[in-house]
Amino acid sequence: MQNDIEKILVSEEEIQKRTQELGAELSAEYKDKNPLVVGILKGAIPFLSDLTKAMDVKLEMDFMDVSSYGSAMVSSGEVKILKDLDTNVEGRNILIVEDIIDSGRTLSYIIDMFKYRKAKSIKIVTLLDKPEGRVVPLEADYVGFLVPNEFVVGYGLDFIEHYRNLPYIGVLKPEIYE
Ligand SMILES: O=P(O)(O)OC[C@H]1O[C@H](OP(=O)(O)OP(=O)(O)O)[C@H](O)[C@@H]1O
Ligand code: HPA
Repeated sequence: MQNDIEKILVSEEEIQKRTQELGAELSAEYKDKNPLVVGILKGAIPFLSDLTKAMDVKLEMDFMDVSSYGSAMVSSGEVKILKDLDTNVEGRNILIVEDIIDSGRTLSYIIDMFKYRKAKSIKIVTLLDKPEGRVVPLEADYVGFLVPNEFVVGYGLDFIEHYRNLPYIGVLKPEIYE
């Protein structure tokens, strides 16, 4: 699998260090607020796992699965809920955890839904932000790393369901797409 990687954009060490920093910031922000940490399946799983272990606060976790990517690399523009939360978000402090914000469509849809459901506060933490990919305006409250306008894999991010288990963020060799 590692043979398929052309270059590493964010190393395992960099991810781990930044995750500890974000965890400390979020611990201060959410002290005594009993946040509902919402992971967006499947990509957010590795980041959510490490990030919440770096947060020294009482919190709850729940997960949503939405799909917006019609083919492997092109956003379809349409967001569908595949699995909804089990938790009522009304009056809750919500922290959404994402692996990447690209077009912004996925989170924009989810945020509108949480506002409609009367969440008390909604914040976003994303491991990666790809600002050049934006189609709808959206900013995260906490960002791990900015990435260029390239398709990236690893640490949750997939290409046709593979490479999520890489411990770093990388770019695939061109022949993998052939
Ligand atoms: O800002 P956007 O252009 O909406 O892209 C970001 C979303 O796309 C990916 O999810 P995907 O739908 O591929 O599901 P996955 O996490 O299961 O791979 C990623 O995990 C984000 O949720
Ligand atoms: O660059 C990406 N890689 C993997 N999945 C994604 N979903 C949105 N952008 C990306």
